[in-house]
Amino acid sequence: MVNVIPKMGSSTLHSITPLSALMLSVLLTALALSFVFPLIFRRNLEDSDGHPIPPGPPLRYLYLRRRPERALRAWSMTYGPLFSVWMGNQLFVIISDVGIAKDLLVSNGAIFSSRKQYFIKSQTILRGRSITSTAYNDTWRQHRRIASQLLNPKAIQGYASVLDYEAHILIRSMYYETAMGKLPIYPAHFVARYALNNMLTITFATRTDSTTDPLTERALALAIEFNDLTGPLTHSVDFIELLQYIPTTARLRARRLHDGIMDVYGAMIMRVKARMDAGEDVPDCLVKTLLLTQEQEKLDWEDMCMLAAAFNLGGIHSTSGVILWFLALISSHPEVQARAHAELDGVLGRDAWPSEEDSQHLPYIRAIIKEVVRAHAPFWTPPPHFSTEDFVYNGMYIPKNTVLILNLYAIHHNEEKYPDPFAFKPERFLGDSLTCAESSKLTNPMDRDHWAFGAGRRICPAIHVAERELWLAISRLLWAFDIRSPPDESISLEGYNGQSSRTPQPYRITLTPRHDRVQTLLEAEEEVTLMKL
Ligand code: HEM
Repeated sequence: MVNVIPKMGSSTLHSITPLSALMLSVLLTALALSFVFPLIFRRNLEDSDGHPIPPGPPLRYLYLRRRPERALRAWSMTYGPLFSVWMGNQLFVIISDVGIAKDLLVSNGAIFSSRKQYFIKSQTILRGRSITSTAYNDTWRQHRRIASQLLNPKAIQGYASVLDYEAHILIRSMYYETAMGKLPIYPAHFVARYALNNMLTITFATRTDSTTDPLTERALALAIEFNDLTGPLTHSVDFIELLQYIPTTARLRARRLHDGIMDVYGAMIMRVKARMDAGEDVPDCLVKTLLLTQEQEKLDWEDMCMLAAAFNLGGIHSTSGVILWFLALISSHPEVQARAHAELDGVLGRDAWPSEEDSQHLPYIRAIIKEVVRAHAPFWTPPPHFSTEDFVYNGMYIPKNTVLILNLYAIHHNEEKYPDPFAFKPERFLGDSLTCAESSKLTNPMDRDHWAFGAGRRICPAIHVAERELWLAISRLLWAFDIRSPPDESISLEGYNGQSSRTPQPYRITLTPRHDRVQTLLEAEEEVTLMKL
């Protein structure tokens, strides 16, 4: 017994141990894979009737940060005009066809008009406010109604002279900065200040007369940081809830940005209040409306700061971005510029530059603006919509709480709608006499000019103001200058800055006055400070 038992034990040990070790490792691997697989591979959901979610890439992604629009366009070619992609635990459905965009975002707007409460953008920076990040609820309706009072076409007439004046100052400041056309300049700061001043006027009934004013710098810096932090596909922390407990740099930057917004815009609201308390007849502006209706509308301090911030965060780099893309494009298309100059000279001559009313008589300039916005929309991945009910579309299941992205880069480069889509061809819009706002209401989605302002109930509420800003700046730049890139300096149209709204990377241009009337006209107006900021 004494001899046998150890022998049996040792033979068992020698024959069974490797087997059990193998089985154990197989089991452990299977267990690990059962945890890891769902993290790596897509989940193919079905509804109770067996409708599958739209097809899409087999892997899950943590983020898409570098040129996400290219991946979305490439996937749309592989998986079709309605495909799905998993970002961490979040299902995204990507719309790359205008008919589908209309069916879902417009015709079924009651289901597809909410916003995902992104951890970085909605929860940390904007705290569910600022219109753009508010879920589809009564607060959104109320805040959007208040904002629309300042952004509708009738309201815009009230400050039309200010928009006109700011366009004058834009051209004038660039003219002097170039030493009357002799030196190249970086246009970005001037253009951003133009957009900022328009927003300061509408929001706070004020403007800034300096390009280096500390407040201008701070407001612009906040807007840049906002663009950098709020891409809809940028942060893994937005798609994997567990990461929200880790103190990441993105979370820290988002908290700082929230505090910065509250500080800067809070201080600016208090200045308007001080003016009103001192008996000044402050012109109509968003903050005046907020202060006068605060009790009746039950707005708390954070609502007020975030509403004031909405116009500046949403309205500076979107508009200035388009003007910068215009300058970049036009400087490398002399034939387009020559045709624009010929139209301006033929219709207006050289004694007066374009005003808002002239837009109907200058179809080629209008076409240039539409083409810039098509070819270089500031948002390639616009603020996504979010579904609030299960829905089946063409046999495909879109569950409640799905994020929907309008794949603007693919839509704006659709061969059928825009032949030769990567070429800059303003003439494709000749014959389109509608404004973007009018065009967005057309019944046939294929007839719409472009989709840069979004779609449905969340469509950009500032579409009228933005169009007017673009018209005044671009038509006057063309009237006044011959626009070129400096010799031996090419302007890149490839890269860009910003994860949500995109602006071109810094470049220089030369602005040579086209005739003597430029100086006479520009000297007619002195820059004023309506209020010391
Ligand atoms: C060329 C200029 C502009 C472009 C291309 C643009 C584009 C957009 C887009 C694509 C959206 C999302 C629409 C959607 O969800 O379907 C949007 C929303 C918004 N935009 Fe603009 N925008 C521009 C200028 C402005 C300006 C000047 C302001 C400031 C007054 C502004 C304020 C907003 C706000 C507050 C929203 C959120 C609307 C909501 O969620 O209900 N935008 N914009």
